[in-house]
Amino acid sequence: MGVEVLDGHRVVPVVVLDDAARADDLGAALVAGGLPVAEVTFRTPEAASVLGRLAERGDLVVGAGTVITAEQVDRAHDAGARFVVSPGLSADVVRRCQALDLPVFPGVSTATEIIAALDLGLETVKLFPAEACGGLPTVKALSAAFPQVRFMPTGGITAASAPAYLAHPAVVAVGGSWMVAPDLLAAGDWDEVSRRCADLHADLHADLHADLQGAPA
Ligand SMILES: O=C[C@H](O)COP(=O)(O)O
Ligand SMILES: CC(=O)C(=O)O
Repeated sequence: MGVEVLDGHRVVPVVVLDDAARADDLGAALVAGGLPVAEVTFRTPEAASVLGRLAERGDLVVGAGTVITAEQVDRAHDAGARFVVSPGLSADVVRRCQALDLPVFPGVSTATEIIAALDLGLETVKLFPAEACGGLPTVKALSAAFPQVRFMPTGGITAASAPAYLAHPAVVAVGGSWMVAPDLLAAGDWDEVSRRCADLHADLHADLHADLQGAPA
């Protein structure tokens, strides 16, 4: 299984949370906002516990982010991760995920890294850090050379820029933290988390509607 693990959701909230006691509130807010997906980054000591608490709810697709070692893959898998994301491409990480049948989306930002990902049997990669490495023009240039590759751009994407990325046929999803911004999590502003998730649906719907209106009959 690859990107289908996301259950059709095209925006992946990238979560940095250092308090597992808040995981349940966060999960409820994402579900209430209609975006029941979370990439829990392994950037805090509590990451595996946060992931486990979200996964055990059973109403979200939960994966692990910032996974840079095979040992972290094992911890993520044990905690219930259904996918793994990494800021870069580590053959060790990819192979451990493949051994566990865990979809893995490693970060790439160059053609050389895409070739390495293809060599490992992957066809969906993250583009990271998306905005800093050129944004949508970089997606267009890389996908022209690699039409078989699908991208999940992450890094610097906002509610305003997400729809343009998602309109590109090579983009299967985008990742971002704007709806789970650290200040919202620190303040426990779960209503605002839900509102940003729900707004995103409205924006994408409006964008699609505008495309359809403009499309030739
Ligand atoms: O490292 C950051 C994550 O990839 C999410 O990026 P972002 O905070 O720019 O949305
Ligand atoms: C940047 C990101 O998504 C990661 O650290 O895996």
